[in-house]
Amino acid sequence: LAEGGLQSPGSCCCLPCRFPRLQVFCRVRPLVDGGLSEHIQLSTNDNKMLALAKTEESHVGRAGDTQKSYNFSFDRVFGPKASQQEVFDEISLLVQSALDGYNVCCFAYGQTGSGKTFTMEGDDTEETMGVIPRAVQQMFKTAKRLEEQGWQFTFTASFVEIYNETLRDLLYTGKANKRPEHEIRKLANNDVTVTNLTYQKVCSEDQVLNLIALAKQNRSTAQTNLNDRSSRSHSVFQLAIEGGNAGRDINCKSTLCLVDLAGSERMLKSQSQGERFKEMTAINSSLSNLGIVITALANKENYIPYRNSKLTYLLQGCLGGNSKTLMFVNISPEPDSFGETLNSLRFASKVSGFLVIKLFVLYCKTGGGGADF
Ligand SMILES: Nc1ncnc2c1ncn2[C@@H]1O[C@H](COP(=O)(O)OP(=O)(O)OP(=O)(O)O)[C@@H](O)[C@H]1O
Repeated sequence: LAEGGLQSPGSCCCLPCRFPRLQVFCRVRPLVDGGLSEHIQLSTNDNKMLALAKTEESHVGRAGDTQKSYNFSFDRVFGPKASQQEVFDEISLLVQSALDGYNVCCFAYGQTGSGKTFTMEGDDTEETMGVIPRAVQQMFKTAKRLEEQGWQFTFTASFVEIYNETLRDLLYTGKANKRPEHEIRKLANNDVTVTNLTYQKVCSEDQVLNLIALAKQNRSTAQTNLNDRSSRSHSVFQLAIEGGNAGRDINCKSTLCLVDLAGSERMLKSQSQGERFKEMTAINSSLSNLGIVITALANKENYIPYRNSKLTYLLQGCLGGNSKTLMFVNISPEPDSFGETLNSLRFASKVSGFLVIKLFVLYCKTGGGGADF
């Protein structure tokens, strides 16, 4: 599209080589006073590198202290000063490829309070709005432009929360005591659908912004002082796109999927007990299954365990086959988050590492050129 022409699904000549199937971006949240802790070191001339440094105390006095540094490399690293616009600029072409018929999935992964919701939803102003409203804005703008070339698009939005492996419709407007239950179903044509879920046809940016506000409200009513539920649930916004160009006899169908994952902190730190233990078990299991699914897809394994968690089952259509995936790993800069930050960066590197290995194998197989992932 950037080159000015829409292609039928999968036939675009420029996008597949420009975007690998999986990209990982790291975003560092600013400290409350706006700065950055010393233990997170960003390179001034390489926006793909980040190091986490720690001084390990010596048992024989301060003179023997050692600096331990953990180096990471991602497709892009955003420092604490990166604006919402700068972040979106880096993913806008990927988002746009959903109009080309590619399924696109974008996750925010990280510990509670690391900036996942800020990245995905953001705040209400033009400057602070996040990936979801910006993506939708771009979709409608581009679809409008393409109307001049004979394209007609329909958009259908849904917004679902997964809490303790149970689905909840975030666009529900009925009585609280009449909330229906939901099941994920795979249809004969391989589409994944959710029973009793609100699928809302949308044709303007404002309509979607209203749905996002409704989802926020639905989420906060389920939350009590004792239960900061949004941190412990995944929220999945999906925009199903159907496009057609009667003059050229082309149709395409795809889904843009934007996911704010539950906080990734480990079980030990939160000293979980009772309900909290159940929540943490569900989160850890679905996040690790997400890693397993992404890895299995990158390795082109025959069996992909989508059904091991509600999250991957729901996202099945957006993760496999003709799809492009981007993961944000959001990290907190506070020194006491060091352990969780290291953990998040290791998870993200592991996920992206398989891509690097695969690219290297392809590179070797093709004699060092022409590998198109
Ligand atoms: N890049 C940023 N610039 C300015 N403020 C930010 C940024 N990232 C996050 N914040 C602020 O930090 C706080 C925590 O961020 P946020 O709620 O997005 O975290 P989270 O990872 O979604 O947490 P949870 O898992 O609880 O949902 C919020 O007040 C948010 O506005």
